[in-house]
Amino acid sequence: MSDHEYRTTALSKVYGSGPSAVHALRGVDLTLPPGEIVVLLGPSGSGKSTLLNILGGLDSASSGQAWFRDQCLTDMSDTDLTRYRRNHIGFVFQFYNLMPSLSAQENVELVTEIADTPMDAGEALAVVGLGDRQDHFPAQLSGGEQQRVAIARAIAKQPDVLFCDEPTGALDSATGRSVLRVLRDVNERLGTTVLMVTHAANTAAMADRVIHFADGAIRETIRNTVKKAPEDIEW
Ligand SMILES: Nc1ncnc2c1ncn2[C@@H]1O[C@H](COP(=O)(O)OP(=O)(O)OP(=O)(O)O)[C@@H](O)[C@H]1O
Repeated sequence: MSDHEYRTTALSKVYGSGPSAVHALRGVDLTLPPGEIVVLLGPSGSGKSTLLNILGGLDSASSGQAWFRDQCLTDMSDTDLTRYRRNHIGFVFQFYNLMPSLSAQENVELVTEIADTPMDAGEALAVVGLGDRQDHFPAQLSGGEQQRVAIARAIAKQPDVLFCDEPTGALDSATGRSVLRVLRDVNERLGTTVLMVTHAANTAAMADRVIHFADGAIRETIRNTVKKAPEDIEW
């Protein structure tokens, strides 16, 4: 049994080739223990989403290695990566990608119907504070509520890791805070590791670990000894 959730060595990603090649990741070495909230910060284009996509099994590396526990992601076939995503990973994106013609409960059930050990859809909605809104359609919910349905959908299959790419990017600060509170609750109540890319730098205050990216590399990693409650975060 490995003691890390993720480990990378000299992880690199180059898009394209020749003079137009883009070096999105330039040799990233990283070790992340399980159960943490990790926030990735850095300028636009610094490689945060690329790292998230490789660790989440959505993209491949050009060189170097990445492991999830004792499984080497960079050696996996597409079929194994699909299985890895299905069994271990939940995704939350900036735009909620809910089906407009389905209720909140039915949107969550899209996932619970194909997962191996799912939570009940109503229970997942209760975790995000929407237990009483399960029959509402996306158009009847605020942006923050829709994002919480998306989080319920992501956690309903009981993933080990929740990947969040700009989860509050489309939300005002009060609504954004309510979404961050839900992510903190998921981490604390279910033990889910949360990896979050954000431009909202103040979000770093609620993280166990903050990774600063610049130009495809980790510039600095900070471990917070004291974490702020999401409701106390200013932005
Ligand atoms: N599919 C792709 N094809 C070509 N270049 C890409 C592709 N995806 C990303 N890139 C480039 O790789 C670099 C890193 O992009 P990435 O999306 O990882 O940065 P980021 O830090 O997440 O940026 P942002 O904060 O704007 O989302 C950028 O220069 C980007 O243009």
